[in-house]
Amino acid sequence: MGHYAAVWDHKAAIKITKDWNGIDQVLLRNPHGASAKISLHGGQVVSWRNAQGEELLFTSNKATFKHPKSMRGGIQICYPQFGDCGLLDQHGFARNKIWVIDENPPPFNSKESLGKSFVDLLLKPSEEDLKQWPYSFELRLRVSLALDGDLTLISRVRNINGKPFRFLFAYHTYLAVSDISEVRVEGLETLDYLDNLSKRKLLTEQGDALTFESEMDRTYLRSPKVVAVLDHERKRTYVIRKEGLPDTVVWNPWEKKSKTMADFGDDEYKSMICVDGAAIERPITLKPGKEWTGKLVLTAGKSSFCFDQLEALNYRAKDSDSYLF
Ligand SMILES: O=P(O)(O)OC[C@H]1O[C@H](O)[C@H](O)[C@@H](O)[C@@H]1O
Repeated sequence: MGHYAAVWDHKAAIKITKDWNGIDQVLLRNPHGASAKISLHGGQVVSWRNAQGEELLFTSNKATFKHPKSMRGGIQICYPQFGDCGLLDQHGFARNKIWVIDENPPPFNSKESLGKSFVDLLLKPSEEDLKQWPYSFELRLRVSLALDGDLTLISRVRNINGKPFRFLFAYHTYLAVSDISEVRVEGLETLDYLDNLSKRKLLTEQGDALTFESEMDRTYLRSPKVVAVLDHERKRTYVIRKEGLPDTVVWNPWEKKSKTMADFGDDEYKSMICVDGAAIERPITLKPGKEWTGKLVLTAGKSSFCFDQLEALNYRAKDSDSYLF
């Protein structure tokens, strides 16, 4: 425990292990027993546990851990495309690539790493990738675990290309829940959304919190910085905070679609919900030499959370770019 004391030595709090394919994965720990595991395959967070050792992210029992296919669950990085709106494979190539660890990460803003164990992963296009998507970039993902167990993901995309390029981005986040019928998502009331089940038709959410009784696949537009997922049965609330990511995708495949997915159990739709901080409706345009940042902070706590608290968090986050991080 000594190395957690006065000055946080982030290198001492991380450990590199291998997955089934011999690909490195990084284990982050905090002194209270919380942990997170990030795979170099896809830069995917494959596990996030609280101090009690409970897994907070969903992973399918039928997930395949076979490179280059991404694993069903955790937090996937969707870049530079989301879904099938583009010429690339579904959700872009970042989730299928092998990333590398940056052994000497830049300091950035001290709030990002102070008191946290963190790792920086990098993705740069290979010659082969450039044939598919001819824009040179560097994608840096910093994943950090705070003393209170919060998990933060910060992605920076830098244009090292001679001309501007456009991209979409999402943190495709599979949260573990006890029973989807007992889950409520708060913060998306009255927003416009694209219904991905009806050719991205533009619709408007009603006044009530979101509940689930059938397949859902929606992109909520210009959503607030803070959204909450309440799991009544487990008495747990996830708070999702985001910056630089205007949209929120909510997905549950429900029964019929689950049966069509080879790497997903028939009943597993009951124990997951995807709520993704994303930039989808308006592609990000990045000029040469410029950098874009998209941040996500996940908190998992006891269900004492109420709508007024969410309102207050959003009110405070509204005019401040640095409030959340
Ligand atoms: O099966 P995948 O390619 O991982 O995609 C899983 C899901 O991701 C997102 O939630 C999309 O909105 C859905 O349309 C898609 O079905």
